[in-house]
Amino acid sequence: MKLLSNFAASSYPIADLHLLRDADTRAAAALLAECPVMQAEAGENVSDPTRPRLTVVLRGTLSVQAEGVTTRLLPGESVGEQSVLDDDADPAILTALERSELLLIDADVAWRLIEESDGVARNLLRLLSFRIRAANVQLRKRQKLGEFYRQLSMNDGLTGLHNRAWLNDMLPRLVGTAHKTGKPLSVIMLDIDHFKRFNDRHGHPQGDQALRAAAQVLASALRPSDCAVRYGGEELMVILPETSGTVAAAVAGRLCERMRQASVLPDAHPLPHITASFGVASLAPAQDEQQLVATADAALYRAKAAGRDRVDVDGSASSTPVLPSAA
Ligand SMILES: Nc1nc2c(ncn2[C@@H]2O[C@H](COP(=O)(O)OP(=O)(O)OP(=O)(O)O)[C@@H](O)[C@H]2O)c(=O)[nH]1
Repeated sequence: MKLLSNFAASSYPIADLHLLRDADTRAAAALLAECPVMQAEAGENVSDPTRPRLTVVLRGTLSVQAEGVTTRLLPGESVGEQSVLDDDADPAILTALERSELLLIDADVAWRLIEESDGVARNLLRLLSFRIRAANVQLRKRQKLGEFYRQLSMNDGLTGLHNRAWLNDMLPRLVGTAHKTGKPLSVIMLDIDHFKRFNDRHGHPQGDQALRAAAQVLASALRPSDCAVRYGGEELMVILPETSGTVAAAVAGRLCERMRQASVLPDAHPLPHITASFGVASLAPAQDEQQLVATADAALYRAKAAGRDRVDVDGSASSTPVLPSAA
C-alpha cells in the first residue's frame, strides 16, 4: 500500500463514513486527523494480521474473506470493528478489488472515537447486531445444507430406501432400546430370487427398475415406525421395532405375496414378475445387532435352499411357502 496523506489533508467528508454518522464531527475530525489514507492496487492484500485496527473504504472496493464467507465493502463501509473490541488482530483477508483508497484507524484512536461519541457507539452496536444476524442466517443455511447432505448420504440413490450407513448407525441404537425397554425387535432380510437371470433376460436398467419396484412394495406396506433398508445389491431389509417374531412372520408373508404381484415393467410383454425369499428373526436376550442380522440371514438362506419365494422364521421348524392369494 502507498501512503497518500493523512486524513486531515484528504478531501473525504467525515459524514461519508458510516461508523461516524451522527457523531460529533469536529471531535471525530480531530481524532482522525493523523490517521493515514493509503492507496491499494487491484488484487493487493491489505490485511494486517499483527494488530487490531479499523479499515474504512474511502474509494474503490474491498473484498473481505472470513470463515469461508466473502463480502464486499463499498465506500463508507468499514471492517475490523470486532478486532478492535477484542483487542486482537483481524483474521479476515482483505483484498482490494480495484485501485482503492483506505483510511486506517488504529485501535486506540477507534476506542477514543467510541468513548467520546455516543453516535459512534450506537453505530457500532447497530453494525455488530446486523453482522450477528447475517452470521446467524449463514449458520442456519449451512445447518440446513449439512442436514440435506446427511440425509442424502443415509439414503440409497436407486431405491430411495435407507442405506447401509444408516443401518450401521441406527440398528445398534434400536437394539440398545429394545434391550433397555424389554420390547421386542424383529428384522426381515429379503433377497430377490434369481435376480441375475432377471438382469440377463431383461437388461440391467430393467433390473434396476425391478429393484425400485421391490423397494416400493416395502415402502407402501410398512407402518411409519418400520424401516426399509437396501442392505446391498438385491438384498433388502425391514426393521420392525416393538414387533414380535409372530407378527414379523405375518408381515413377511404379506410382503412375499405383494412382491409376486408387483408390477415391475408395466410395458413389457409378457409381464415379468419377481419373487423374493424372506428370513425373519427377533432379537434374543443378550444378542447384539450383528448376531440379529446373522440370524435373519441364516433364515433367508434356508428360505432360498427350500425353494425360494417363501418365508423362513428363525426358530420355526420349516420355511413357509406363501400361497398365491385367491384374488
Ligand atoms: N440391475 C441391478 N442388478 C444388481 C444390482 N445389484 C446387484 N445386482 C445383481 O444381482 C444379481 C445377484 O445375483 P446372485 O447373487 O447370483 O443371486 P440371484 O441370481 O438373485 O440368485 P438367488 O439369490 O440365489 O435367487 C447379480 O447379477 C448382480 O449383478 C443393481 O443395483 N442393479
